[in-house]
Amino acid sequence: MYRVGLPSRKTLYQLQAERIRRVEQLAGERHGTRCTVPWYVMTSEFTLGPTAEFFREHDFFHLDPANVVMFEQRLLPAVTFEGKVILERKDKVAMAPDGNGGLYCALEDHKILEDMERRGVEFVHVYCVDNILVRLADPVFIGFCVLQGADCGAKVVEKAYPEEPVGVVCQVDGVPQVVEYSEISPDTAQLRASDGGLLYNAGNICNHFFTRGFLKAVTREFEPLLKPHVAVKKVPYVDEEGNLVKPLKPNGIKMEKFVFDVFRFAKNFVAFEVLREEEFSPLKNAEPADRDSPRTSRQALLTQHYRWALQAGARFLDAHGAWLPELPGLPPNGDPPAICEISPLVSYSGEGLEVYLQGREFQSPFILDEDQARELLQPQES
Ligand SMILES: CC(=O)N[C@H]1[C@@H](OP(=O)(O)O)O[C@H](CO)[C@@H](O)[C@@H]1O
Repeated sequence: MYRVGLPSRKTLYQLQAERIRRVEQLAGERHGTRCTVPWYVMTSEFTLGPTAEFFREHDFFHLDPANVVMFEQRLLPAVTFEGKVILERKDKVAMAPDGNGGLYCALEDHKILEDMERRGVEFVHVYCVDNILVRLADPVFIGFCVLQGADCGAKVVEKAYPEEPVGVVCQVDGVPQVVEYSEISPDTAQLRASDGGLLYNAGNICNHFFTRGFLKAVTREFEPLLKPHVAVKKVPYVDEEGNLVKPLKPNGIKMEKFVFDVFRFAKNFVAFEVLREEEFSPLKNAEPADRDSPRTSRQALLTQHYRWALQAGARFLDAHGAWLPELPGLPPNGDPPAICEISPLVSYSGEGLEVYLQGREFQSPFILDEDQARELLQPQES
């Protein structure tokens, strides 16, 4: 629901909804038939109401509401270091969502796999909502996993630096796993391979592939084997006089299951490496953080779109009519030389832009939405 300050003022959910619409359209064109990608949104008790309201207010971003299914994950009690429950009010135990691995109980609780079966869904793409560049239902990733006969897969990017807060996809005693950033020792995270790169460099971007059959086996058989991870947190509580206390230091433990802890049950697990600048820029911190903030995610998206536009043959002019830098001159971080935002309804991953942009000059800021795209297809006045 968050806006990162794009010229179009789109939220992360809107970008995601539009990517689904575009991928449905591309699939429809390819197969000559109407294609639907149902969207399942897992929320917690705290976020279900506001999320559903937000989608309704925005008319489900023109998706068919019947194809957007929201369901709630469970909560677990927060406990003190001694394992006692914490009271959030005199009459209420403090509870917290059960982590993204709560997915599997929630699938069972809300009969989501049965819903998928009814719709004929065989393959599932699971992702974290915070990544502005996420390619929902990415045909390349899904196609790769299907062709490999995988039951479970993960997209990875090369880890940027040893302390980066991403899990690493690896094998532990020959079994595929993710070792989370909160659980890897600093020494292990620093280890180098013979080529000088990080030994554990496959960064998890929380983009997973599962077959419905695998998810069924997980919900039936493996879920009870998932062990909760503990996170030490500040949990507000009522003291003996009944006053609400907001602790300054961590005073309790929240228990969370991790979505990737099912990888070890896969019969055929695959990892798929992608380019960070094309697919990963998570929003985790408020301004003015240096990393993973609204600013850095906005810059990642706009730099990507600037790159796509140049690759499609566009050129950009500054306010004085001078040409702005081309691809090799692009800085890796920071603002792109010109603002160019391309609607996901026009292009999902950079495809099909030449018809609009080839050999043309644009002034910043430039927004290529569906209206602008139609206009660019009109015959030019000479
Ligand atoms: C339990 C879980 O899925 N953790 C993921 C998830 O971390 P969070 O800090 O929970 O957002 O997203 C990261 C990528 O943004 C990924 O590297 C990490 O492994």
